[in-house]
Amino acid sequence: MSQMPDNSHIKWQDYQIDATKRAAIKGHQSTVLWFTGLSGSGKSTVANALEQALVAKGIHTYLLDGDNVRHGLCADLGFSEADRTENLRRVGAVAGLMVDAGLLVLSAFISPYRSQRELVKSLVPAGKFLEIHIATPLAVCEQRDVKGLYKKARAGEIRQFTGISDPYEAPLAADLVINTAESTLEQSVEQLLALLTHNGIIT
Ligand SMILES: Nc1ncnc2c1ncn2[C@@H]1O[C@H](COP(=O)(O)OS(=O)(=O)O)[C@@H](OP(=O)(O)O)[C@H]1O
Ligand SMILES: Nc1ncnc2c1ncn2[C@@H]1O[C@H](COP(=O)(O)OP(=O)(O)O)[C@@H](O)[C@H]1O
Repeated sequence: MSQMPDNSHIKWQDYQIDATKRAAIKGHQSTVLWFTGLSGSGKSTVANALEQALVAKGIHTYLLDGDNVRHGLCADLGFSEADRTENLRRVGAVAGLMVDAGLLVLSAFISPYRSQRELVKSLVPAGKFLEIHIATPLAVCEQRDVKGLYKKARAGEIRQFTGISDPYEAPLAADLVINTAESTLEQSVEQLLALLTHNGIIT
């Protein structure tokens, strides 16, 4: 990415309608639920099931997904550490806007480095970030090999593949840890709904 320009002369513009007023209309709080974990760990499957449960309760949601974002907003980025950081910086900025808009945002990105997840957290309004570690073991993810990518990574056809030839730094203090080799999808959704209720996001 080219160097950031000096935008220090640009000021923030204040508006009368804020996140609190939008939350009052919607009847629920906004937040980011940040799913992190290896490819095939179950981020998309769990987020998809949770979103359906939330929408059935009348919650306004949006699901940001790594594969999908990389077709548009981040189509110019690959999987080097710098490109992954830029991918997540853009997603973090978008998620922050969506939280301000009053949405309950579900985000499914590998986000392999702790520093990258800290960056995302810093881009979201304070207190509006819950980290969910989908901690399914690598051996299970590789056995599933949903997209055939692990086979390609082992064969050296995909470079810098997370868990095989690139690092994954597990969260040290996630708000919730789910191992989809041990929890059913229904149990995972129940745990997540309980977390959201406990944090006063939904009732
Ligand atoms: N080298 C390499 N490493 C990891 N993953 C790879 C790679 N190349 C392609 N893919 C596919 O891209 C999806 C991960 O994209 P993300 O945007 O979530 O990655 S990151 O957060 O920027 O690290 C990931 O999707 P999920 O399987 O849903 O996690 C893969 O399908
Ligand atoms: N208990 C479970 N919870 C979630 N996914 C599961 C579970 N058991 C098996 N799976 C399967 O694991 C795979 C996870 O893939 P996916 O959700 O695409 O992972 P990711 O988004 O992390 O790459 C899916 O094929 C899903 O059907």
